[in-house]
Amino acid sequence: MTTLQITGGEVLLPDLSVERGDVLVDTESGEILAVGDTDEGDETLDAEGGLVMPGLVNAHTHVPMTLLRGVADDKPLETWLREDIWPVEGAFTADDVRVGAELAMVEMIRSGTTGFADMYFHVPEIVDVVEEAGLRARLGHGVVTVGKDDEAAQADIDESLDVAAEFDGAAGGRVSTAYMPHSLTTVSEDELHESVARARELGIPVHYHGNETTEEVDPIVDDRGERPLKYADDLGMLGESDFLAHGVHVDDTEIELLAERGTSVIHCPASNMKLASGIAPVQQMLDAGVSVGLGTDGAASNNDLDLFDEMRDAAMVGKLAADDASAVAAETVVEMATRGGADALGFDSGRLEAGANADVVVVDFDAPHLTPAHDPVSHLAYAVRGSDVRHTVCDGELLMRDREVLTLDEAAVIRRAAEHARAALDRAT
Ligand SMILES: CSC[C@H]1O[C@@H](n2cnc3c(O)ncnc32)[C@H](O)[C@@H]1O
Ligand SMILES: [Zn+2]
Repeated sequence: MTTLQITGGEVLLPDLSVERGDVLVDTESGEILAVGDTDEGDETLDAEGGLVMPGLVNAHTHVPMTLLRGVADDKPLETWLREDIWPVEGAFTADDVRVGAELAMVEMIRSGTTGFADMYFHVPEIVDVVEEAGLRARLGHGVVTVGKDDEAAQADIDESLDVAAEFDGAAGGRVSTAYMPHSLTTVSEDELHESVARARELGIPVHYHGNETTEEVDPIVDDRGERPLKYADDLGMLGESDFLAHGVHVDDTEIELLAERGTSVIHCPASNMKLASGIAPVQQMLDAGVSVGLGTDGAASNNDLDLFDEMRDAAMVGKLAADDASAVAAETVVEMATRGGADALGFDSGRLEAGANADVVVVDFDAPHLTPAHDPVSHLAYAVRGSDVRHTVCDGELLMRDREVLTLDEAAVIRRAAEHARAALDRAT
């Protein structure tokens, strides 16, 4: 056994209290061995002046969309997808996806994210990059069948299920998978019925965009005479391990259903604000017992992958939604970005505790915008930036030390990403 002792800092404990202490990690098994007063490690990682905390979990994103950052701003979802995003994505090669994923993973490692869920295509390339970057991920191929003939639609569904079966457990167990129909309106009822049953046979979760905009919700209500999540429930898409992104336009009956079924909602506040999709009733969902994680969505609707930003947005907009300054408090968003996301994705991480995965980051508190540090949890929610992260560890492996990314060549990734983004846009226009 080889051990790493993260030493000299303050530690964020699972109850969100903060104590001076160390974290001892088994770098081979990738587990936390002890927290607090630990034995010495074979190696040490300096956390002096910093806060040692669980790595953040970005529970809904589309990593290759980093190549589309800033491509089409200031538009609503439907127009944005149909006029701008889907035409360029149609011109993406497998190599573009790889390069966009590399850029996203560099950005996530540099801003303290150690785990994420991703819906996209060319998933084998994304698996490769996760393997190299050292992150933890639940990955899936996003299925869109609207506008496709039967053969193409079936091929898309088969690819999603095949990819999920093939890569579950890849990268030494850091990769897990899910079946990912894009949404309740971009895949037909018959297709969902048949494919969700196949996902259940494989024993994998289902992840989709749900109740994101009124443009998506209203036609379902008009055509079916029932709420979208009642429809999803009838299709077997509200299992305990399932998680849906957004949940903006959910009514009381749907919130109750989510809580009863144990399905998690991934709140994406920046994307919801930027696309003017609406404001999710996060405090209401939490009060009803719904599990909520946090996601950035893709970099084209955010426009970054910094979960500290997302925590701040979630707290701010959550108060507006509830008309209550005590709603979606600092502790709540820190919980959502760590334990909440990890639980939603089925990761044994999001908390610093012996036996949990050693997904750990050190945040530098020695900075003007973090002084004085009366309340570290307040700072995590409202004042810390991704660029304050000093070290990032995932599965016991050091991915970034003193802001140097060790698993990917940051300069080369940035250069390649700029080239691929330009070429993809040129091909699409
Ligand atoms: C078929 S892979 C996933 C697909 O989702 C698109 N996408 C990105 N952001 C959103 C969003 O907020 N709502 C719905 N769909 C979104 C992405 O461009 C890919 O095509
Ligand atoms: Zn999305």
